[in-house]
This record gives sequence, structure tokens and C-alpha cells, in this order.
Amino acid sequence: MKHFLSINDVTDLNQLITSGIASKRNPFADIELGKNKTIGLLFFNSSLRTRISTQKAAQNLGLNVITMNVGQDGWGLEMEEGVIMNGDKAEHVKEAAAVIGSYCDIIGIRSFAGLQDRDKDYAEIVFQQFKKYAEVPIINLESATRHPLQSLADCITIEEFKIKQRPKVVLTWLPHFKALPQAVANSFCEWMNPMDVELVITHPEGYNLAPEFVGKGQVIYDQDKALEGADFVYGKNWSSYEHYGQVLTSDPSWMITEAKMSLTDNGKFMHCLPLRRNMKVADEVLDGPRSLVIEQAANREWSAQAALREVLLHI
Ligand SMILES: CCC[C@H](NC(=O)CCC(=O)O)C(=O)O
Ligand SMILES: NC(=O)OP(=O)(O)O
Repeated sequence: MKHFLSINDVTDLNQLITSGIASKRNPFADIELGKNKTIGLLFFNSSLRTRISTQKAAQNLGLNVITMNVGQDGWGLEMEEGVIMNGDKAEHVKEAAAVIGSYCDIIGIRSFAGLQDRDKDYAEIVFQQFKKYAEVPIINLESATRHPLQSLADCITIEEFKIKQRPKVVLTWLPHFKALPQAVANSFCEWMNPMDVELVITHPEGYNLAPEFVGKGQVIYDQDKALEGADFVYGKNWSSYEHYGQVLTSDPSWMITEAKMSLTDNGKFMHCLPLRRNMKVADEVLDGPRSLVIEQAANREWSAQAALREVLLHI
């Protein structure tokens, strides 16, 4: 696997999940793999889990790690080609990517959607430019449209906690007053499609995700109906794709409560975090036995280690 940008870079999903679970059992089995190699982690946006879990996973593989908050620690980067750089960006990605690629053997990048121009966001210009000019493997730490390290951790978690061969997995939209990217929801659906699960997606009208991510997912606009018999409830807010970047509603009746979870088949609750308590999900759920959010976040270390190991094996 040269890059890890999406599930399309993965040749064997079951092998990757197995590798993540194996790393959990024996974290330092491949400590020599990354010896004398360096990974650079570039953050254009905030992060807790991705930042720490990816650094830990890299260290478990013997990699040296350099972390940078782009735009704060370094210069603002111009991504467009052929522009006159007389604005607030002091450096072009052509130079920055080539220079970072000369220091690092692998580069991880977090760059969220701007939520202003759908075509621009869904073209993933930041990742295309770094792939073109850095000339080293690129790892997606959440891009405008995907979050594969999160999705691999989600797959590992479902494999660990499922009690049926083909569980019902419900992705439910949750209310928020801010416009958030579709990336986590897109990616979750994309990774659930090849898994042996019944995938249901529930959200208010106007929040349909792009069809290329929904795939086999059954869309149900009635949340209570969607939750019936669910084995896993995956909560996430996202802004409208159809009315790009807009918050069409923040209806609090979509918040997950114990009453909502009682519609499931003893369902477990998942969320990528960070999560705004009692706006998206009630304390009674997060503090109760249904919640897997901590185990899910802990699996980010093993998700990153499985992905980085695959990339290192092909450098
Ligand atoms: C892993 C999730 C990262 C990000 N989440 C947020 O930006 C939450 C921000 C907030 O709630 O204010 C998102 O929704 O893509
Ligand atoms: N789930 C996730 O990626 O968390 P951070 O945004 O804190 O990295």
C-alpha cells in the first residue's frame, strides 16, 4: 500500500483489521520496521485522538515522528497553481511539500473541508498537491471527504464487539449548531459497505450523503424506525451535502437518549469523538454500559499501526 487516503488504497480489508487486532496484542512486534525512518504529521486543523494515536503507533513501529500545526507553526500554504501570491499565504505547496518530503519518509495530513465550495472540497486539492510534490507516501488524518484511520478503528471495534455474524449498523445524524464536514460519515459508510453488516443511514431530509459513499446503505428519514433492532448505533453530525455546508436543522429530537437506544437490540453506541454531551448524546448513554466510545478511540492506535505497517512494508 503506497498511500493510505481511502479504502481504495486497501488491498485486503480483513487482513488490515486482523493486523490491527494483532498489533493490539503485541504492540512492538514490528518495532524494527520503521527504524531510521521519519513520519511528518501535518495538522491544518485541531486534533486529539488522531494526533496522539498516530504518533504512538509510529513509535510502536520504531519511526521518528515530527508533528506540525501548519499555518500556526509554519507558513500559510497556497494550494492553487499559477496564482500571484500577494495575499496572506507566504509559501506555495510546491516548495513546502517537496521540502517536507525531503525530510520525511511518510507524511500524514489533516485538512478538513472548507464547506464553501463542494467541487473544490471533493477534489481533495491538498492531498492531490502533496501526493504530486512530496513524492513520499501520504496518510489521510482526515481530509475534506474521508477519515480512513477512524473508519478502520470503527471496523476493528465492530469486529471485536459484534455478537451476530451480520449485525445491523445504524449511522444516525446528530444535531449540531455548527456546520461540520461529511468526512467521517462518508468514510464510515464507505468502509461498512464491504463489511458483513446491514447498513442503515438515518438523517433528516436534505442531509443525504453523496451516493458514491452510501452504496448499499438503506436511507430511512425516521430515526426511531431506523434504530429498531440495531446492534450498533454510530452517531455523527454532518452538514448538508445537497445544500453544501449548510445547517438545515439542529432539531434536538435527534439527540440519542436511553429511550432511543431502548428501540435497539441491546445496541452499542459509537462516536468518533469529540462529542458535545447532552446536545448530541445524553449523559445517560455515554456514562452507561452501551457506550463504546472509549474502546473505539483506543482502537485508533491499532488502526494507525496497521495502516503505517502496510505503508512501511511497501516503501
Ligand atoms: C473527528 C471529527 C472531527 C470533526 N469534528 C469537529 O469539528 C467537531 C467540532 C465541534 O463540535 O465544535 C468532524 O466532524 O469532522
Ligand atoms: N476522532 C478523531 O479523529 O478525533 P480527533 O479529531 O481528536 O483527532
